[in-house]
Amino acid sequence: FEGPHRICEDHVGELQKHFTLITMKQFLENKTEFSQKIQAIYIWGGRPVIDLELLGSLPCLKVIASPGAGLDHLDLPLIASYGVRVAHTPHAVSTPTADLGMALLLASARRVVEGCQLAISPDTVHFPINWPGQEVSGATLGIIGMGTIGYKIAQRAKAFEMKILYHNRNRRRLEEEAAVGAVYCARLEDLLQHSDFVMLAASLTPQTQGLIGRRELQLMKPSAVLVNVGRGLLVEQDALVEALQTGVIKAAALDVTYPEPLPRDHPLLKLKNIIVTPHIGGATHQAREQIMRDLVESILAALHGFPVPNEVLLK
Ligand SMILES: O=C(O)C(=O)CO
Repeated sequence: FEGPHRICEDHVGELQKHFTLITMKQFLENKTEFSQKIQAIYIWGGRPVIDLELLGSLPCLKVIASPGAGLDHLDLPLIASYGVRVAHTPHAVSTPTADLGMALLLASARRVVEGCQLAISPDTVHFPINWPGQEVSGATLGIIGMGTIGYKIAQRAKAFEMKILYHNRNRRRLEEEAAVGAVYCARLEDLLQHSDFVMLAASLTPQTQGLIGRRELQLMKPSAVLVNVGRGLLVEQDALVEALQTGVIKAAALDVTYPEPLPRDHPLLKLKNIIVTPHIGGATHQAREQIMRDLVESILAALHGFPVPNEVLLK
């Protein structure tokens, strides 16, 4: 793995119970010795980059363990061509990511971050009499990407009495739709035009990259809020900046951007109608522990030639 500076202490501890750990730095310093020994790679934050050179130098490599759900940092066909398996942990992060999606939605609707800044500012003398927040009950939430995370967001939104539309590659079963009161929009345009909140919970693929661009933003209501807990590249960021600056949409709340973090002088960070969090969708103690349990299980299974739990299979 990339090295202790990039990895939580508890991850190292849990991994050390089962495996001998070699950091990327140690590997690079002594390639000849370690290249014959490494059987698994643990990725954190997209590092180390798994490329031809690395794969070619590790003849004993059996599995790549990637915490979280997203796989956009991996060249899956390349990895498969080396006979190496990939395991991730989509279940461990789905609940906290759905929670964060709702947290961002509510924070944006009630302008929590702006309110907090005002409440703690040394310049504040009086609290505002009118604080123009928005209630989410009765509002329409459009969820783009109705996988496990999207569906959990729908369950939460139902509890907040929101109306739910969704757009997804595949339609969910009728019972699943009925359980959360979700209405399928085959056309993304329909969802965008009718939603008060648009939630991006899709994975990043060549098909979804830039899914929300200038045209899509213009289809949204001027009062609408865009929330993104998927990947930054789902949105054309320059178009989003322009839409937020010119009132094409009301606000955005983003857990993901590109790059991460944004350069400190990025125009998105200068806007008032934005909330940005540091990619913390899966960042809870519970998820961290579950991720490690899942990955240790997957790595051990791969090393012993057993079926690998949460294995990523090429479609
Ligand atoms: O699981 C993932 O891929 C995440 O990015 C969680 O935020």
